[in-house]
Amino acid sequence: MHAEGTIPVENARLSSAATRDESGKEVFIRARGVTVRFGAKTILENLDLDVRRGEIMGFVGPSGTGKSVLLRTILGLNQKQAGTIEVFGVDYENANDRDRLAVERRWGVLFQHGALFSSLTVLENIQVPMREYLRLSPKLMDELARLKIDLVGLAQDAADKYPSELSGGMIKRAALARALSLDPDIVFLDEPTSGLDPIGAADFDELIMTLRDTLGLSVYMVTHDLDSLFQACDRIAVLGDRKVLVEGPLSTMLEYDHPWVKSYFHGKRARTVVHNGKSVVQSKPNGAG
Ligand SMILES: Nc1ncnc2c1ncn2[C@@H]1O[C@H](COP(=O)(O)OP(=O)(O)OP(=O)(O)O)[C@@H](O)[C@H]1O
Repeated sequence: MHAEGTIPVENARLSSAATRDESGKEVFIRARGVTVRFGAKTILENLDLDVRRGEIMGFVGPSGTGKSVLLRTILGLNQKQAGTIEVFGVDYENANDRDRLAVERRWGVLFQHGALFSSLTVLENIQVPMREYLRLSPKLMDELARLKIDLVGLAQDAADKYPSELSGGMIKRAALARALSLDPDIVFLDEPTSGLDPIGAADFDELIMTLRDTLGLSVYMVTHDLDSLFQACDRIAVLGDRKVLVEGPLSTMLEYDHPWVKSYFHGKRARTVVHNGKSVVQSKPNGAG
């Protein structure tokens, strides 16, 4: 679905083949043995992770366990001290300019709090990645940005508004529209529903699921939101003890015997959920585990 003629084809293609798991599924992100330290403090140690094409993967864990650090390390914004991270089969940190560009064209990022440019309108914010990576006429950029506004369920009159004129939910949607600006294969979302009321958060989850289903979008979502984990995520990874403690579908989380995982997924806020429209899981009340 990439707009034709927007970037020289040779610059948009990766030189390496796609990575696949044992079952043949394409793996968009593969981390092996990743260690990240800040000074004497080790945040992540020998961490392994796979995120596959077309799945919504949720990342959860106690505050300060390194969820944002892992996200930033995958994006090349933090240095790691050991290990490898492949994105679309490319070792992004050590890749040549052409492969880095090709990777950047295929991912979109929604940072916590939206992080829109306050001096730009919604339309101009959505066009920032287009200006950076593509060569398009102003008219075509306007048309594409307006398509993204539709895609995320914003009214067209939001196009000319500044972030200060938007509600929290509209800011999240505008930031998502910007993350989708280049028609990415994967979006990284850092706490996308934080600060939204429950209805706004549920609507946002619904939107993410629709994008996965209609565009085949993969989603890497850091969240504390139980509803998002229960309703939107195909798989969940729990970060703890400097690594991925456990990963799998919600049913795996509910069965996993670890104090934090038990208290989180069976705690006071856990409830009867319908996961992915496929199964009904009855969680035990009041931390009964
Ligand atoms: N640039 C940095 N320099 C030094 N320490 C850092 C840096 N970035 C993060 N840290 C530390 O790494 C640890 C993990 O932080 P991180 O923000 O990844 O946690 P988190 O799991 O996302 O937490 P939360 O759920 O509260 O958002 C924290 O102790 C934080 O202080």
